[in-house]
Amino acid sequence: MLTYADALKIVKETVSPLPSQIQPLTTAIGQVIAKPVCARWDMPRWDNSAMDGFAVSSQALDSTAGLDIVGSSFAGHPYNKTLQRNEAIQITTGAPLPCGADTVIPVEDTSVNDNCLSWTGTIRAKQHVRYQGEEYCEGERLVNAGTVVDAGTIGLLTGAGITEVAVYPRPRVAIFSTGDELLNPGQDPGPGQIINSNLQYLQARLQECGCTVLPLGIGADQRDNLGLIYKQAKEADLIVSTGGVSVGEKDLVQQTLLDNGFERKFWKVAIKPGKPLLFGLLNHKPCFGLPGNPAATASTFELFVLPALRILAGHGTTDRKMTARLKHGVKAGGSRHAFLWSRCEWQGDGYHVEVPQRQGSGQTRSIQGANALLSLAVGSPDLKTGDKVEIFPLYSL
Ligand SMILES: Nc1nc2c(c(=O)[nH]1)N[C@H]1C(S)=C(S)[C@@H](COP(=O)(O)OP(=O)(O)OC[C@H]3O[C@@H](n4cnc5c(N)ncnc54)[C@H](O)[C@@H]3O)O[C@H]1N2
Ligand code: MOO
Repeated sequence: MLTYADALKIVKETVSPLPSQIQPLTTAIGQVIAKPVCARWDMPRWDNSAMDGFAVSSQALDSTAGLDIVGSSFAGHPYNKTLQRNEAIQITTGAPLPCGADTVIPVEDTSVNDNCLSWTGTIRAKQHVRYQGEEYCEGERLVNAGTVVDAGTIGLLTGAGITEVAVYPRPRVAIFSTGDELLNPGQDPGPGQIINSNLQYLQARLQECGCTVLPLGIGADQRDNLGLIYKQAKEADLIVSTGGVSVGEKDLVQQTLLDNGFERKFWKVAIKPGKPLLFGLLNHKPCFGLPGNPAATASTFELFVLPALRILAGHGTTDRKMTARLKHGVKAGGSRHAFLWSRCEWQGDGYHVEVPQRQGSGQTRSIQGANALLSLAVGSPDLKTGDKVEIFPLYSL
C-alpha cells in the first residue's frame, strides 16, 4: 500500500496554483501575491519634519539674533514660500519642510518673544528631518511574489499608492457527505441514523482556512444521485466528499467518479486513520474521497487536502513539522503510519505534547481542542514520558 510520504508526493505533483487575478488590496488579506509590487512614489514623498517645533535654515544656527516667525507648515497645510536665512516657521510632525529650511528645532528647545524665535542648547544642522525617498523610492519593489498579504502588507502598499494586487484566488471548495444514515443537524436520529458531523466539520475548517465553501449536502448511497452531486461541484476548484470510499456494498463514490471521467491517482494509503483515502482529478480538478469515519475525514483533510489547497492558493512550502516531548507514554505504532490528535504547548524548555484518549477513527472527541497531529511511523516502539516525537501543527492556509 502507498506510504504517507508517497501519497503526499503524488498530491503535490498533481496540483498546481490557480490562475492569479487582480483584486482590491483590502480584500486580499491572507492571499498570496502573484506578481511583485513596486512603489508608485517616493516615501516620504517630500522632506518633512520628524518633530513638532520650528523649521529653520542650518545657516542661521550660529546667529545670535532670533529668527522672525513668518508662517507655518502643518501636516496637510504646507508653507509654500522659500524660507529666508533670518526666518523660521512653525512646523508639525510630518509637515513638509519648505524650500530653504533643512533643520528642525523641537518646540521644547525654543522660546518665542514678540514673534521672534530663539533656542537653547546645541542644535545640529539638518536634525529631525525625514528625507524624501529615505524609506523607498518610486519603482522600488516592496513585496515579492509569494508574500502572504497581512496587515503589514496592506499598510505598506496602501501608503505606496497601491489599491489593487495580483493574487492567487481563495480556492472554492465543493463539499458533500455520502451515506443513507446521515441526517442534517437539528433532525432527530431514528434507528440507524446519525447526524452528518463531517460536513459541518469540513465547512468550519475550510472557513478557518479562508476558502470559499460550496456545501452540497448529503448524497444518498446511489450512483445516479452521487453523479448529480459531482455535476453540481463543477464550479469548484477542488472537490471533497466524505464516506463511501471503502469496500462495502454501499461504498459507491469511486465507481461513480470513474463513470464520470475521474482520473484516479491513488486509493488507499497506509495511514491510520484514513486508509481508504481516494484522490485524483475530476475534470482536471483535484478531487478527494475522504473516508467517512470522522477522525479519518479530519486527519486526511489536514494531511492531504490542506496541502493541496495551499498549492492552489499559491503558497510555497506545504510541510510543517516540529519536535515535542511526550507528556505521557504512547503505545507503539502499528502496521500503518499513525496520526494522533494531540495538544501541544510550550513549557519553558520546549514543546510538550499530550495525546487525548478516544482516538478511535469513528470518534470525534480527540479532535476538539487539538492543535497538532502526532506522527507515529510504522513500527515505532512504545514511547514513554519525555520521549521526543514529531508533530505536525495544525494550521490554516
Ligand atoms: N472490510 C473492510 N471494511 C472497512 C475497511 C477495510 O479496509 N475493509 N476500512 C475501514 C476504514 S479504515 C475506514 S476509515 C472506513 C471508511 O469507510 P467509508 O469511507 O466507506 O465510510 P462509510 O462506510 O461511509 O462510513 C464509515 C463510518 O463513518 C460514519 N460516517 C460516515 N459519514 C459520516 C458523516 N458525514 N458524519 C458522521 N459520521 C459519518 C458512518 O456512519 C460509519 O460509521 O471503512 C472501514 N471499513
Ligand atoms: O483508517 Mo480507518 O480511518 O481506521 O478507520
